Amino acid sequence: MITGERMGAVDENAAALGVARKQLMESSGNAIARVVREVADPGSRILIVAGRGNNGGDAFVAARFLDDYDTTTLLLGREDAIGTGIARENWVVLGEAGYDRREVTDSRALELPDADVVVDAMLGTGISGELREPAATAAREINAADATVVSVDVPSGFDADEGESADNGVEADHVVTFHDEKPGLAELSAELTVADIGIPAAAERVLGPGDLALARPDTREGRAFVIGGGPYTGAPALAAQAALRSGVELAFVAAPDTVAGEIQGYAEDLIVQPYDGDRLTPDRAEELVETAEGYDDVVVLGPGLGNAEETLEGARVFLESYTGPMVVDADALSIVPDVETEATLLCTPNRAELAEMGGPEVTDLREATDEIEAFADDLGHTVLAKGVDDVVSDGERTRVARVGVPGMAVGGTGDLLAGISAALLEHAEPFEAGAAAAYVNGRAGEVVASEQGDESGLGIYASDLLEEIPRVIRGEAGRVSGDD
Ligand SMILES: NC(=O)C1=CN([C@@H]2O[C@H](COP(=O)(O)OP(=O)(O)OC[C@H]3O[C@@H](n4cnc5c(N)ncnc54)[C@H](O)[C@@H]3O)[C@@H](O)[C@H]2O)[C@@H](O)CC1
Ligand SMILES: [K+]
Repeated sequence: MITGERMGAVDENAAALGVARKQLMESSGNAIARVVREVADPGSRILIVAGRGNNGGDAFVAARFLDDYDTTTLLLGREDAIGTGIARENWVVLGEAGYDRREVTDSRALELPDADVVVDAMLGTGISGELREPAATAAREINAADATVVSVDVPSGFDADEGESADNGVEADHVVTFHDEKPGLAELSAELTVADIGIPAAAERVLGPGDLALARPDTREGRAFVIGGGPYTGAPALAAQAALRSGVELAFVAAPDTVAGEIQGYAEDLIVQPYDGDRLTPDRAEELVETAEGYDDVVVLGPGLGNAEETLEGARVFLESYTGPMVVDADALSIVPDVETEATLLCTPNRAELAEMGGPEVTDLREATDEIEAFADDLGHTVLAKGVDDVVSDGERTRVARVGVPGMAVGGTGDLLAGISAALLEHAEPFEAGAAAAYVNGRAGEVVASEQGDESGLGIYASDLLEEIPRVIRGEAGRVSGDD
């Protein structure tokens, strides 16, 4: 089962892996033609009614696979109104190669030629609202015609995510959908074919630019609240700066007053909020919950906190009473398995922390994806396990990041990941945010390594990555992971 939004992401990942959208369109058109052959007697009349998007483009391809029938292709609109380059190219081919193709430019004059089979390719997943003209008139005529109706991807007017049809939508006898079943299609009485169009499994499983698109911030928004520092000072500073570079408006660091000045000294862009003492304690944690809840912050709990008993007790107090979204990292992770929390957690353990939490003990996370999925399921929270290859799972879905360079084993890259994750949690659920953050962090490492002239990145600093994060998030440094 796949939603329209996720389908777009998988499609983008496939393109980054080298399977261009036009190739997928060719497979889709082929699949449509196969179903038409199943329902059409030899020599029968086939009418393709196409819209101006890629749904129509799929059907232009189908026309080429149906030359042995009496096939006519109608475009609802003019050639120059076709919305995408690949659909237009496939329309132009039909003209160049002498197929029977016609533009319908006046819906009042729309009269469908008689046909035995109608291919409904007016609207696919790009639909919004009731059908507008000329599609509305065409749908009425298709529904009134005495022909078998084969719909491309979805019946035109049908919202396959919600399972709802526009009042004036097409009534299909057959639906040929692509790659995977869509949530709403089961509601229909039409016969359903799910066609494999050659999207590589890695486009679903391995993180790519499509996964980033599902969590990409479109506005600068939100506040990150990093609770960290005490024995260490660099970690909270890196996490908070990474959150700022990933789109939050403000990044706060709540830290013991013994180290607050030092943390502020690293970066004037951070708002450091000192509290009394030299480490986090349960009393302080209670106050911090109030602050975080009051401002709807996304919290990062853990960077540089250390593992003093009092501090871990403070982390427990925080987790027990905070109810918002948060990233849990570093020493605070050890508390998560035995705490009841209403907070929405994204846990970011390294391999050692994962094992300590009760997860699998492995050197190669990629070989433990099933165990990590089962562990996330038991834990009841999303887990982003970081290693050479990162693995993210919410207990039902699991993806692998194959971006990054060996030099990212340097200290601090995990703190960046926590900060990026926090910023993306402003825009997406933990699974999508964690997946996108792993991709962004790895890509930033690749870009820095390449700029420094050493592809393995053996001399990079975690802080070198900060400046690259915005460009990676915007997608200007896009490259799918796993294409090597
Ligand atoms: N991975 C993918 O996403 C793939 C998608 N493919 C095809 O691409 C389709 C989606 O293509 P597009 O995004 O171009 O969108 P569509 O082809 O579904 O429709 C877009 C067009 O419909 C118009 N429109 C929107 N709402 C309307 C309404 N209520 N009344 C009348 N016109 C309306 C828009 O202005 C636009 O011109 C899929 O359904 C599928 O058939 C395939 O080529 C295979 C791969
Ligand atoms: K359709």
